[in-house]
Amino acid sequence: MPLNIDAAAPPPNGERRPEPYAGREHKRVVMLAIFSLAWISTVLAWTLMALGGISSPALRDVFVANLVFHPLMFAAVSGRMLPERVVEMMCLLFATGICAACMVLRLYFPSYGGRIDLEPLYLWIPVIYVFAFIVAGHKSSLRISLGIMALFLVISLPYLLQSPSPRFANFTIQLHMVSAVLVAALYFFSSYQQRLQVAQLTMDELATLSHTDELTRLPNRRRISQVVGYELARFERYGSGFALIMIDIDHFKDVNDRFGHPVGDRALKALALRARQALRDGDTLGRWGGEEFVIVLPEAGLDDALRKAHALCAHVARAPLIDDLPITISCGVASVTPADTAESLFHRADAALYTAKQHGRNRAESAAPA
Ligand SMILES: Nc1nc2c(ncn2[C@@H]2O[C@H](COP(=O)(O)OP(=O)(O)OP(=O)(O)O)[C@@H](O)[C@H]2O)c(=O)[nH]1
Repeated sequence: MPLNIDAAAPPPNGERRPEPYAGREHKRVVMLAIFSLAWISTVLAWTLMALGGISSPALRDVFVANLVFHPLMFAAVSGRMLPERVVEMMCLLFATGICAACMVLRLYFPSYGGRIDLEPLYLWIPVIYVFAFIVAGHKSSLRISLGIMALFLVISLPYLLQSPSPRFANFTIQLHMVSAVLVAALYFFSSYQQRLQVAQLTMDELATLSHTDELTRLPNRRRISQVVGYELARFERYGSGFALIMIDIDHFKDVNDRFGHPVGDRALKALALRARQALRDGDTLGRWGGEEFVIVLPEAGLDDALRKAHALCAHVARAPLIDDLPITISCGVASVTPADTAESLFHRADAALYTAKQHGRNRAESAAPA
């Protein structure tokens, strides 16, 4: 079978996996920075207003609420007292509460604003919807946003029904309309993004499936071919050699004939596990097809690989793979030379495997370099 060689594909064992908690730690740091900044800007704003001799009971209440809330959240995040999700929801609730309170004060108790008009605080309302879509899931964020919109509508409705100032009534109505359009836009954007994520996941799954052997979950023939292509490219460029071990289970037909295919399948899975245990992290073990396996050993010479193959034969033969079934393997070893293509390398490993079978099985043989 022609080899599917993709020299650009990195070997599965050489990939750097992302640190599982790195993203969460980064998020925590960002949250702590935001709470600190929010607290500092509140103190600054209050100081500037005090220096300017501006007093507003409503703003003072907002400042006090901010001065208490942000350190509390800072402590909760830094001490890991609450899950981040709960903290995010509390922030959303807090922002909504502040905006709702300002709306009530502006509409029904305008004098409480003092010399400050609370109207600009309305500008924070769209931010709440954006925040809801950032912190909540696609569907819940729509429900939360609709709930917040309904709350603001209920607050402003009595005001709009009493013949209010036309300018401010117009402003309030426009605000609700902009909110509705913003929520719709955010919803469509997040559903589009979600569809993209699902498509990406499906593509990732398909890529994994196309490189994985269904029975043993090992890299399949296609993946092994890619890895060998990658190692050949490395050998050509940097001169870093590698070796192959081809493995074949001895008399596997007898196992199937005597105990049935399901037992044969279990033996294949057990062999995959046992062989994997005997390898280094950088080595790639894959199923080449049927009862044949291949190991790619980066940076290994012929002698190293042959030693490894002998050890592997002994490791498999030491104890039954499944039940009381004694199973042995034979190995053929070849290491890369400058004259090699993937085909010639596999061919030599296969020839060495044939020799091992000829010499009585449960053994390893190496092929002379090309
Ligand atoms: N259970 C099971 N058997 C498989 C699978 N793939 C291949 N086989 C069997 O593996 C056996 C291979 O037999 P042969 O090629 O004759 O070799 P062997 O009996 O192992 O003999 P030697 O290789 O000469 O030691 C056949 O019986 C195949 O049916 C599989 O996925 N599951």
